[in-house]
Amino acid sequence: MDGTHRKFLSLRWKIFILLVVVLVGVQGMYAFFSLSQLNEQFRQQREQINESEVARLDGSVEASYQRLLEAAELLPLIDTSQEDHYISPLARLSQTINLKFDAFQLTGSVNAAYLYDSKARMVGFWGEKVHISEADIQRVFDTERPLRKLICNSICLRYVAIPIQLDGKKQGVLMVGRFLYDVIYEIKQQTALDIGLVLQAPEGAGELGNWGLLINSLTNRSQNQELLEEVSLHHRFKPEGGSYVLENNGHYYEVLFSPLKGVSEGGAYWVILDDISGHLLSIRQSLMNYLLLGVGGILTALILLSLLLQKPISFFTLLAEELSQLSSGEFSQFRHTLAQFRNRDKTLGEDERDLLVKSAVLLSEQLERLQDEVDERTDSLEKSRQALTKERDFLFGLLETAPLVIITQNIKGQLRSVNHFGQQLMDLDGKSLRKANFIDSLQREEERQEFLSNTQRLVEGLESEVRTDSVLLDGVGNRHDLSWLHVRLRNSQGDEPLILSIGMDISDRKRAERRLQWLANHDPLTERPNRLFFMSCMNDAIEKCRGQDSHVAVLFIDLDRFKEVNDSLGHSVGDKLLKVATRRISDCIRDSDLLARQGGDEFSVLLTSVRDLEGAEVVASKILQAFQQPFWIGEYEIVVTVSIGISLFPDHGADGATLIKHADVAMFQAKDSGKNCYYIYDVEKDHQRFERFSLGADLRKAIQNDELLLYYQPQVDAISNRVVGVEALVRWQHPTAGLLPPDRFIPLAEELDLIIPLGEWVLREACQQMQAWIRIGLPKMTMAVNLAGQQIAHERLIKSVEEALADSGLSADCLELEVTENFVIQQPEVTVGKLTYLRERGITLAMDDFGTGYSSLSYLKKLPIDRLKIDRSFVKDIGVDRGDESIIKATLAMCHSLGLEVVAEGVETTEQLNFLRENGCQIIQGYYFSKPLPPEAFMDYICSQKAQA
Ligand SMILES: Nc1nc2c(ncn2[C@@H]2O[C@H](COP(=O)(O)O[C@H]3[C@@H](O)[C@H](n4cnc5c(=O)[nH]c(N)nc54)O[C@@H]3COP(=O)(O)O)[C@@H](O)[C@H]2O)c(=O)[nH]1
Repeated sequence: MDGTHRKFLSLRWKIFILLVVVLVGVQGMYAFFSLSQLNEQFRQQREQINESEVARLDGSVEASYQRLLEAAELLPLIDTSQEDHYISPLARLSQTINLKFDAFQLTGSVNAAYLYDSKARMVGFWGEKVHISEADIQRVFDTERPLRKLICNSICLRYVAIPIQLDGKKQGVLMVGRFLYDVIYEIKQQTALDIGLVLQAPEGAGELGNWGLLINSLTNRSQNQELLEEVSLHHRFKPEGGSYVLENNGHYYEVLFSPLKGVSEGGAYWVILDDISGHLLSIRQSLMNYLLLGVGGILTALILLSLLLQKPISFFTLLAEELSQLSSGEFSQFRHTLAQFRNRDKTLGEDERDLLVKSAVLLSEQLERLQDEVDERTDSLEKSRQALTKERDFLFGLLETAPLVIITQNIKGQLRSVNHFGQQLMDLDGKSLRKANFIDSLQREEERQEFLSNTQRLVEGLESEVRTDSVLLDGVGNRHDLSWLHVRLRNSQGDEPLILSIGMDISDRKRAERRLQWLANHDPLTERPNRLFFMSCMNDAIEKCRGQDSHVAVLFIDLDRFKEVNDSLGHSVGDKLLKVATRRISDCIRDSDLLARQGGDEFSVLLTSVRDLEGAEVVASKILQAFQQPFWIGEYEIVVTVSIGISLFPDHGADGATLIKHADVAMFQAKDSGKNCYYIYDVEKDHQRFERFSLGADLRKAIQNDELLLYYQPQVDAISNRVVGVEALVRWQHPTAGLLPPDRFIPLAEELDLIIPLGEWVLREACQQMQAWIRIGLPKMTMAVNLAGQQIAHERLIKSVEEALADSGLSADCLELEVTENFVIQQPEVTVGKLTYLRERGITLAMDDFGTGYSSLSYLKKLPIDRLKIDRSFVKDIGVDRGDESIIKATLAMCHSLGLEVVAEGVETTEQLNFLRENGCQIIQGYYFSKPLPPEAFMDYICSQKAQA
């Protein structure tokens, strides 16, 4: 629909109008042709009539010549003066003509007569005088052949000239002439037509002014002259003659002008006037009849057609209305409606309407199928569109939000598009984007050349993708490391080849890489070079002075008691201490020297500019001195000294690794020598150290290899001598060194952080052994297990004790835990809570090595302990050192007052035993009763004791 309102004109009316037009047209044409035919017939008829009339006139003229000839021949014969022989024959003839001419004229047979002699001289003339050529007369005389002529000058005269023979002799020529009136009257009488003769008049003399004609004669002149004048007024003169029709007083006349034939001089026309009104009326009447018949026919045809088309048109109208249902998709309704058309009467058989109904039904079914398909496809298209929209939005969102620079550019680097992230990074806006060139963002000329060569290769298809890295400075000058992927964009032939470049900002990664690279060579805490870097620098320095008389010294520095600081004050304090310590060391060396952190609390210094060992010693002394001052880390005042090992190239090693190893060994030697000092590498001590190191390595495997053993030393009641307890003491059955006592490996285990697994093994083993003994009937006693300081501090203490009891099934009151005096008193905040819990759990707690540390008797009452073990060093002096005896006595007295049991360890002699018994010591442990025994031996011991009892 074009939206313009169109006037509706029903098919019925269209057919009606068409039929009317066609029928009227046909009828009109028929009438036109009929009229034309009638006119033509009339014209032909008129032509025939006119021709016959003119022919009749011409025939009459021709016939009149014969009569003139007869008259001319007759005249000489009528000689009325034959007796007068004195006058010439011609004169006699002339007299005769004189006498008779009037009679001739009256009869109308001659209107003029001329007589000529032999010389063509006119002898006499009668009637109208017209000019006759002398030559013609002479020729008639000479040739003796008659001459006839028609001349129309001021009047039309036909004449005949004949030679005359008088008295037997050729005497002259006689001419007789006559006007044409007789012809006109003769024909008029025959035909009842009005006839006239008009002459070509001299210039300006015509009656028919416009035509220059003069009416010579005309029948019914009073009426007809007017007609001729009207013709000459309204029509053009045709010299060849013609007919004209004019209307006068309700009558139609045809006026024919036909040239008079045979005129020798001048010109004349026949005029024939005929009233043709009747003929024309008849033609009109015929035409009217045609038209009336036609109109009647048309009306009849229209009525019949209307009746005939009534039903089909109603059918089409209805069908047309119903077809609109198709457009609104009411296909079923449409078919239902069409069913009524099918059911109409078909006595006359089916016709086009049935075909139309069938076609419409088929069409509706096809349309319905098409509609269904269209709906289906529309649905699917809508889904596809939505999916595409989603995908497009996703891609667009991705392009715009992804932290990627996504640009398109031509092979010269001229940018065609840049996503939002890229615009921000490259500091571009809509304006500058059009002028921007990717190449300008590249920092180095080589990068630019490489880019151009790469794009060329991409365009030529030599590469499918190219990856490059570049550095980009953004609008504020920040550096961005970008990793680019360049691919060629597929485009239509003839389009400008474009490159899609996707740049990922890998600044963070690059930073991380740089950081990692830095970290590979540096210690992040102190920001000093690490072991690796140190080693590399050291090797370089060694290479430099190799073969020359110069030295390179290495100082290996370890903070003394740093571990304690770390464990007691926490790692954050430890870290700060390391930083400050780094600065202190750094202040003691030159810029040309190198300070590195080896790890933990170990540092190394490379001295490249020392002349000899003394130079290195000077630096070491300075460092030692620097650490004499306490450190203030927050609120803590910490005293940390250092132990320094020194090695010298080439004296103590030919390469960096050896030098550092030997400096490390020397540092341990310094530690072993009491710390807070430096030590120059000593081969001898190194060997001892190596052994120790080797033992440490073996100890790591000892627990897994089941090389540890427990020996058991009885604890005996001082009064009853009954075994009331047993202490588990660990031994190591070393594969090559034999059975090693704990003093050989417990400190090493503490140092190598192996004391936790070792202590847990002892705890488990002791509990299981005790439970086993109880099961086989040994008397109930406590199993004492030593806890190292690190074990007490360790978070797993409670759990491991609970597990040992649970796994073994040992009752808590059969377990005694010995804790060292020093550790408990130094770190009460770490120990007291745990110990209180264990004690409340029913476990006996004993304080070991009492008297060796900073024992504060007053402090004892605050600690959750049940027993106190007097150290062997006091016991051994009983009977030797009164002082120690006093201490033992005081300790016993105090323990009694605090309700603590006292165990004296290391009792070897009777004197010692008695002293202790006398002073109230409840439990005795020592070689006096038994050395620590393997489990079987201990059982034997118990059994033998039982037997004795
Ligand atoms: N953390 C742990 N420490 C343990 C463990 N096992 C032992 N130790 C500690 O090792 C130190 C040495 O022990 P050891 O060589 O076993 O010596 C013990 C006894 O053999 C010894 N002793 C006992 N009576 C006498 C004696 O009359 N004379 C003499 N010369 N020595 C004697 O004393 C040690 C027991 O001391 P104590 O533990 O203080 O009761 C030692 O300090 C053990 O603590 C372990 O498993 N874990």
